[in-house]
Amino acid sequence: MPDGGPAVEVDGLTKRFGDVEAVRGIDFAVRPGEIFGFLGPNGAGKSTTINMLCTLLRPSDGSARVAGFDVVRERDDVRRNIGLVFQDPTLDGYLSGEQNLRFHAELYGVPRSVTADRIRQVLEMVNLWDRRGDLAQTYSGGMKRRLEIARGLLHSPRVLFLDEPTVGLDPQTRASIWEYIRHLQSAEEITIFMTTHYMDEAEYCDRIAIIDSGRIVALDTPEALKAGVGEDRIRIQTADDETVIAALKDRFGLEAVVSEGAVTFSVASGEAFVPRLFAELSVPIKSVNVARPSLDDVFMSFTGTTIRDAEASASEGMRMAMRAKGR
Ligand SMILES: Nc1ncnc2c1ncn2[C@@H]1O[C@H](COP(=O)(O)OP(=O)(O)OP(=O)(O)O)[C@@H](O)[C@H]1O
Repeated sequence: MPDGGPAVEVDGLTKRFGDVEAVRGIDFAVRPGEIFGFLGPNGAGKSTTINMLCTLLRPSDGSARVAGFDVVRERDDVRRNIGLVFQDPTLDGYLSGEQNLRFHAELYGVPRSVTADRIRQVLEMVNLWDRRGDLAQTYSGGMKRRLEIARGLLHSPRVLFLDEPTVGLDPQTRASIWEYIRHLQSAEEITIFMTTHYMDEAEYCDRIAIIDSGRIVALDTPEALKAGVGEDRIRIQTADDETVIAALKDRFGLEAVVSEGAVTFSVASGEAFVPRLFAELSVPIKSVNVARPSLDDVFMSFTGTTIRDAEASASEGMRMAMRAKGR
């Protein structure tokens, strides 16, 4: 990677699968040493982007450089300089943790003279040194993911790609995986490019790009994105959502939607607004919640939906397509 150059540089990157334009001309650059997150609902184009950056998929258009190398013209150089941890585990269950790493070291041409030390180093980093002799199939879900992270680091990559590194893990294990990721950033001077659809995880990233339907709709630090929303979010559960939405529009000029079972809208100062609203409404209120902007609100302000609603409608669409196919 040229000194001071970006760790990942993407320019007009596009991927089409037949009629589906999964990634629609995206641009961004990741600085060396950054934890950069790609946040978006299922189907937004996150995996397709990561697969192009890792040279597993050829872009339809545009270009990308990883660790200074072009993902199409310099594939082998890119591959030597990246580590991968994907959603689906690819460990060999019949090998021990240590054997899995040894196998990978050979595959990546890690010099024999340093292999043993390096294996010890990465296994200690993810707290698996004591369990190195056990078969990988006897590891818990969190241990397997930690072993995969260790494996992804073995050949000292410049950029580590993590595709949904904590998906399917319990909150405690997710937190501990994150501890390792943050530790890595300082210990290995590595750039981390990760995808997630967990809002709380995106908060750990130095910067995040929000991707929706193949386009980057926002890119900044989590703090700056939240500050950009500015307004508080109010959620009200009522006996008659339609009347409340109409009242908000007529009397206060506010646009509200029903999201995740509550009438949801944004105002500049929530605490001051709620008493005024209550004085005006004749509809019974079951609950009210006022919250400072979160990444959820950022997502909503750029896409008009919450990430969970977007995923629910994506899976509903898929169910309908499956049903139609089955007919
Ligand atoms: N090999 C393929 N052939 C056809 N369409 C594809 C292919 N891979 C992905 N797509 C489509 O491209 C779009 C983006 O998919 P992608 O997997 O990149 O999304 P994602 O954001 O990573 O979601 P997830 O978190 O569910 O993996 C989707 O509409 C998907 O159906």
